[in-house]
Amino acid sequence: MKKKILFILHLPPPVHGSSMVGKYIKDSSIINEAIDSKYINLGTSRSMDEIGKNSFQKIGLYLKIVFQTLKQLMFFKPDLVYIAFTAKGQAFYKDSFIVLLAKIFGKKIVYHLHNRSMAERQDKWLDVAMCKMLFKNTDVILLSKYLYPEIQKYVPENRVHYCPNGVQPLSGQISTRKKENSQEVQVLFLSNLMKAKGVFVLLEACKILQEKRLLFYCTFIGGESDITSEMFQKKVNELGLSETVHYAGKKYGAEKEQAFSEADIFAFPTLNETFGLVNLEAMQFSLPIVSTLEGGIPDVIEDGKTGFLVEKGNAEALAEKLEKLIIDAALRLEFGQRGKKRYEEKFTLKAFENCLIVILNKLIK
Ligand SMILES: CC(=O)N[C@H]1[C@@H](OP(=O)(O)OP(=O)(O)OC[C@H]2O[C@@H](n3ccc(=O)[nH]c3=O)[C@H](O)[C@@H]2O)O[C@H](CO)[C@@H](O)[C@@H]1O
Ligand SMILES: O=P([O-])([O-])O[C@@H]1[C@@H](O)[C@H](O)[C@@H](O)[C@H](O)[C@@H]1O
Repeated sequence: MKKKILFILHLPPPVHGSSMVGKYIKDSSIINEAIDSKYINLGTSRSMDEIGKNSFQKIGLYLKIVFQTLKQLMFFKPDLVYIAFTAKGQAFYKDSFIVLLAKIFGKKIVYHLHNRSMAERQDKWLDVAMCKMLFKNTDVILLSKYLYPEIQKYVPENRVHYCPNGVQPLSGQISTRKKENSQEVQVLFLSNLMKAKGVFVLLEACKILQEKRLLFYCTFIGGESDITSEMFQKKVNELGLSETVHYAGKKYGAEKEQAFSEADIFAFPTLNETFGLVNLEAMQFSLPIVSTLEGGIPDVIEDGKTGFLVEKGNAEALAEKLEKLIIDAALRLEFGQRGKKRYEEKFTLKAFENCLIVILNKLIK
């Protein structure tokens, strides 16, 4: 008889990294053929701008999640409870209660951590006490070895399992890249529009590049979050960047692929990250990347080989590396081709599914 896992994870909408990985797991034939699985959507926000805000609708959805969890714990009787736990903000308390239910039922628990928020929980004694309780006798799946120090205090190394993310293959709808004749180098930022993704740092870098009279254009794509389109435009106007920078809204599916295919450089100057699916998506399109030395990103991007990694928050360093790529088409091509090869070797969806199933099988054995 197949072993049973209750997956409590995020599912789109909204589209963000944790919900994309949740969808990949829910749709995985490798996982669902090997395991008797049930899925509960842990998300209570239905759009990016609802995240972190309270509403009656969210309370209703949360009560539904609590009820569904209790029902599955009582009747499905899983061998393992998998939870895409968020330690960020209020979500920490919301998710902790779900974990508590699984603990009351004596279930084996594995956390899949998509955010780095443990550090912000270390000043309050209540949070520290809760972390001790939550992580006691549990296993943890991390996206990179660079993230272990955050939970080292609570989880011994033998209970940590590493599984890098992967991304789905391209749809094949988008034909090859054009713009061989274009002189203007296209820089793309694609991620939800958040301060923590380094949006304003990239704008500062664009200002430096514009002052150097480099021929480039920077397109920002992503759902409005703690930065709205009005805030973005205000900053663009303040910096005098309206001829060089444009916010194109959020884009999914073929439209997103089209945007990647039209870009020459991918810029992702994030200030807080565990992994960054968007870097993998850029690698699928053979784009050279400028990103930051943050979280698991150095596992993904080889500094000086498939892209450049700069100190986070440093607009000058970001501009310097972007300039290197803007002025050197051969370097862009070289980095991009190596990045694509690296994606194919290490970060496909199949590689992710195979890695995760090995971990899950080990835990339910
Ligand atoms: C702050 C943090 O730690 N973030 C993590 C979070 O995802 P987080 O959502 O922050 O970031 P990611 O880049 O991983 O994922 C964003 C996803 O949303 C998609 N998108 C975004 C905007 C848009 O307009 N259209 C669109 O499709 C992107 O293409 C991507 O697939 O969980 C991911 C999965 O483990 C990790 O890789 C991230 O490091
Ligand atoms: O608001 P919500 O959908 O219930 O849950 C949110 C998640 O969808 C998101 O991935 C995470 O970053 C937030 O901190 C919060 O956990």
